[in-house]
Amino acid sequence: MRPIDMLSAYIIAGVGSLLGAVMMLIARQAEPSQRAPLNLCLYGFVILGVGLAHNAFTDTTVRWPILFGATASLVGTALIARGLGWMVSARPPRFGALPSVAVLAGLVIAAWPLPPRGFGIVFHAIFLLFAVNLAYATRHALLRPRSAAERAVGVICALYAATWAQTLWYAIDYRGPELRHLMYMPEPLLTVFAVTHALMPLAVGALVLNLANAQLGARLSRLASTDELTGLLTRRALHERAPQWHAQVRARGHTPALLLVDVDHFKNINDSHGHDCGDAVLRAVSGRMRGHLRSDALIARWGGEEFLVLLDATHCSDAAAAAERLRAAVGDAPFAIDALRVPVTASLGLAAWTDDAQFARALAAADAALYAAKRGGRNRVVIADASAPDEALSATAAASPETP
Ligand SMILES: Nc1nc2c(ncn2[C@@H]2O[C@H](COP(=O)(O)OP(=O)(O)OP(=O)(O)O)[C@@H](O)[C@H]2O)c(=O)[nH]1
Repeated sequence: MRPIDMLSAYIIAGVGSLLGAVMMLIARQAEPSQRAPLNLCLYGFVILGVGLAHNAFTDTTVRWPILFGATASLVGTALIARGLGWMVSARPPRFGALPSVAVLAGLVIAAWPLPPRGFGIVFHAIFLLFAVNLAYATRHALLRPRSAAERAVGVICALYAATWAQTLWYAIDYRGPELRHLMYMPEPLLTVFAVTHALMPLAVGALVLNLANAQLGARLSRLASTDELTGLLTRRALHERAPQWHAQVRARGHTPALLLVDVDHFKNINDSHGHDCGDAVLRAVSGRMRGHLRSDALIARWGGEEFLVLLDATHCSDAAAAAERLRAAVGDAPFAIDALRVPVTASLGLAAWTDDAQFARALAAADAALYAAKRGGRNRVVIADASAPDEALSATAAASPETP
């Protein structure tokens, strides 16, 4: 097999970098909310690619082309490391890219008049610094990978840093007069250098795509499971979580209960004060209910002004007490909406959900109980009779006069 030369190494790495830039464009389309960090990576890959291509086709016996190529590669790597770190930590970097570029420029100017060895040491030390920075930004891929592919990315980024440690070592060891000999290294190290530098942009690109994909998935699932107006679970999310929640409550030996809460005469609030006020009331009712429920309760917006609560009760009477607390929380004090004080009450239907498979049956029982609460005068809790959930409903808990 023919050994790889420095020119090929730079060409391979340059092409890899430009492919990395293309991957950033794809990721930007897939997850527009990550535009800012992806842009940093994109500019980084383009600048790195330009630096590497320049290195491939330039005369490396004079200082300024080396300086240009190396500086471009450094700035590129710095931007990629920052963009990647931003995506991994979901926080913008503490300092913008500008201070890094300023520090780099200062170091480059300081290195300019040095003899080849000193010049090489400064440059390769800076490269090593940024390569370690990049490896640090991808450390989770190496230390806590979620897949073999992610581990491969971590290994490649660690190898990338190792190759700069290697070239720094060459620079420290170098005694000759020519700059271009600084990067000379024997086979097979040169092949490892070339392949690692070609793979780094692709590996980082794949990792960023993966991160963008995971963040998009998490955002979609948050959107699908959260009601936009109240921030409570959606009906669909509650359906999905209910079986596991039920199994956990049963495993604790407790009684799972279903509570339907419906705001009374909500149409009147909309008609009297406007739809925006109605929305504000729904938000405030949700907030009050959330504040009066234990954290292990699940609460969803079930319909327009209807909510479903899943209660973990040690006993049926606990569920009834919790339901009464909720009724009082909503109905005992009017809601302050802008300059208005809006009195609100709610009717509640409670049913035990004992049988593992019978969510629909328990829901029907709670619904029937809620209907009875409405019929009975509203602002009250009605408990479905466990012995005959479809028909008979037991006595109600506290009731106060119906709101007008
Ligand atoms: N502001 C606002 N109103 C909503 C929303 N969703 C549903 N509604 C309104 O809620 C009202 C529900 O009215 P009804 O079903 O007649 O119930 P109600 O007036 O509460 O009467 P009872 O339930 O019998 O006490 C309708 O006017 C809907 O337009 C919402 O997201 N925001």
